[in-house]
Amino acid sequence: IPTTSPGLMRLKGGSSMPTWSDNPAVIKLREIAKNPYDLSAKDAISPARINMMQASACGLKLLYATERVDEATVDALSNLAKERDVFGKMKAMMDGEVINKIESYESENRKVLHTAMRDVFDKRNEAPAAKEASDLEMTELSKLKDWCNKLDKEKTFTDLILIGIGGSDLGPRALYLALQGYKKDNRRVHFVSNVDPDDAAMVLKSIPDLSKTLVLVCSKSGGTLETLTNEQLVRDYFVKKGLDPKKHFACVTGKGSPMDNPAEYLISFYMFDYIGGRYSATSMVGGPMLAFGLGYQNYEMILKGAHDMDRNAIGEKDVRKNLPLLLALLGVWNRNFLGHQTLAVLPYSQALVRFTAHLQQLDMESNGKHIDREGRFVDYATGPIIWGEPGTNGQHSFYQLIHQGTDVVPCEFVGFTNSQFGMDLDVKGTTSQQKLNSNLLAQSLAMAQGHITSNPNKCFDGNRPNCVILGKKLDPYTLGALLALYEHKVAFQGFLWDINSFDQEGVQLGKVLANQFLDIYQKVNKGEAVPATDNLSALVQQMP
Ligand SMILES: O=P(O)(O)OC[C@H]1O[C@](O)(CO)[C@@H](O)[C@@H]1O
Repeated sequence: IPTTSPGLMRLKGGSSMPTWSDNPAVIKLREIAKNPYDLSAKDAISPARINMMQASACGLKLLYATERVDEATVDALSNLAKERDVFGKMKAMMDGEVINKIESYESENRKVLHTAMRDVFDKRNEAPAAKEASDLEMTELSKLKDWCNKLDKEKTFTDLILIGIGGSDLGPRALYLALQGYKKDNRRVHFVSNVDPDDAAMVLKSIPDLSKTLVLVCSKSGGTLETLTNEQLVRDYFVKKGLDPKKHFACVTGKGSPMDNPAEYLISFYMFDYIGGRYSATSMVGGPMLAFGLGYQNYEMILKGAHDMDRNAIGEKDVRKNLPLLLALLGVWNRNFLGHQTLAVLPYSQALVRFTAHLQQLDMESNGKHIDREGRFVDYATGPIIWGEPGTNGQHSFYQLIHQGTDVVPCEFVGFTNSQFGMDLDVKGTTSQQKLNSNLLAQSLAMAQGHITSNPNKCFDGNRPNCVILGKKLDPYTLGALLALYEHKVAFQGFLWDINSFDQEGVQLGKVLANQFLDIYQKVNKGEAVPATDNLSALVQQMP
């Protein structure tokens, strides 16, 4: 990682944060990391340890006896959280201070208020942390509720196509797929995100009755190439089928964006500049689609679960009881002190099939950063590579490497006592759900304790850190809590690393170059000559 760059001049001296290496807790943790807790030692994982190393909030339990930590490690991590002022920074975020910025450099300069989108439950005994933002969201929520009532009464629409990409697709799609057990009868939601024309084509071909189909175009900026292109493609398809897009198209966008043109849409919902795309699932980006497919009450329960987890994140100062902070600190321990580069998130729930994909954006777009909040290149590791697939399918695919590969992959397992549909059968004395959960627990323990034999081919070193997140059932409330757990884990890690987790400059260069390639394609389409001497034209000409 570069620590200096000619392109990066510090304009302002003096940092409010000690450098990472000067933090007493970092020094202490480096010392502990020379000889970390050995999970593979005899009796290293005991019932007492399992009972002690766990925390619960909002119906979720975090078991971390299988992480390479002892109480002294957790104490040192707790000190790190204090020294890096994570609660001060979380409060600043929830109160609506401008924290999405890089000091003295051009940056987004915005508040970060996704928590205000669900701070709508307390009957105003306790004022919401950012009242203005919560009040604006209340207006959108009541508009949404009225719209849902109207749709329920009129029964005109059975299908909805959501067009969006990145945060305007991944989070909402992951939540919708996660709650299929709560879907409204005779309602279906479809998703078009990729600018690959086959994505839209396949969805359009699968729609049973286009005349009963809503299209919800979702873009905060109202200017994303993929979304605008797909909107046009789908509009064109409606027209070709003799349908008036104005009677079918609705939108979610930022106030004042190029898409904020109510005359073009049946209805327009709004999100705000202080809602980052990857944090927007509980704003109107998720709202209309989820309320259409699952019902407004279920959408409200998602918000409630997320809000309760927000309370745990800001209100619980004991790290051993604060789920997001504990998960964040365990991640930092694995990343910065044990040196692990990736993190696998492995849900033992088919419903969470796209949840890890959402977490990839949430975590990697937030914390894949190489400068701190004052513009200095960091000399410590930041966000890990996130990946994963649901178990047990993953077990029959990549778990070989997780158990015996030369890289250690910390894992976070997620599982539930009960299935969503309850359609289960006792085969050979156990249900399928119990078989699923036996596998989850077995993988966690196998990774941690390993198994040594005289045959090296059958040896498991163990000592592979992991933790387990458990809930009773994946219902709307629990899913909201799980979503917010990860949102705050990512934010806390950003606060610990003192980076800005809320911008995404790293995606810009590719977009600029893609537009330059499009100019070349335009010339080719018009039959104009393209220069043979530049890299871009040379690459375009490589397309078979
Ligand atoms: O909602 P929009 O403005 O279309 O943006 C979509 C996505 O594009 C990104 O800016 C990244 O390219 C994401 O952060 C965002 O979620």
